[in-house]
Amino acid sequence: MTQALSIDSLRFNWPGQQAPLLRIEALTLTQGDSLFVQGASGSGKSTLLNLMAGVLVPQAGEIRLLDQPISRQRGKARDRFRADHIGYIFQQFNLLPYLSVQGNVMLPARLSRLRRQRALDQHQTLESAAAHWLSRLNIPESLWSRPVSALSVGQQQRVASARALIGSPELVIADEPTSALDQDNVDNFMKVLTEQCRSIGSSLVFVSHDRHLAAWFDQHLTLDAARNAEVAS
Ligand SMILES: Nc1ncnc2c1ncn2[C@@H]1O[C@H](COP(=O)(O)OP(=O)(O)OP(=O)(O)O)[C@@H](O)[C@H]1O
Repeated sequence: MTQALSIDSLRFNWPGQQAPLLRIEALTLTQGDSLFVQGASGSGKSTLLNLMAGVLVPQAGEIRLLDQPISRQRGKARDRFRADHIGYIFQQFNLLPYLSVQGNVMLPARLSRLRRQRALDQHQTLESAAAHWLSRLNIPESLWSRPVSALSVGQQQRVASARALIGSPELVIADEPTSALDQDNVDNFMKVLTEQCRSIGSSLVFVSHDRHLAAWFDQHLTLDAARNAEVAS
């Protein structure tokens, strides 16, 4: 069976750090399963996501996505692989203010030929693919042509999720996406995001310092800067 993600003997430190910030001996995530990464501020959660996405390169060890060694790919090949296979939900959403809600959601399908083709195979046009995901994420149609700045924080978070899901990437990575939401919105958001990832067979890697969210996930990884990383379960 394809592994969405595997990590082997990973070591990473930022310049000037004596001991590795991250030390992960072994971790595998089967395609379709979900992983919750928790840890205190400064424990290396965002650093680990950047390693998984191939934005950072480890000093030692290997990270494989879909059985490809992203940690050893270089330049354009790595950028293309990331655009094709990873949907990323940023903590601050990173929506483009000069694009409409629908324009933001279509963006990954404009940047990746593979995701464009998958979206077109399923929905005929990119507009209807974006409409599909916006409906699934409970964004009313009256908002689809509005600028993203006209939306509430919770709505923007769901637009960012629709953008991550368009073109059905194999891996969705979410960096503290609930930190700006109140408790009711957190529960709704977790339900919708995990259901939608499951509906397209995507693996979800989700970072949060809120350990109450762990119950939504198949696997858990706890980062502890003092003792490096540990697989909790
Ligand atoms: N660009 C950088 N250059 C040098 N050191 C960095 C850099 N980014 C992060 N670090 C170091 O790595 C440590 C881990 O940072 P990281 O952002 O990965 O933690 P985090 O667990 O995501 O924290 P938070 O929950 O506060 O977002 C930080 O304490 C910092 O010292």
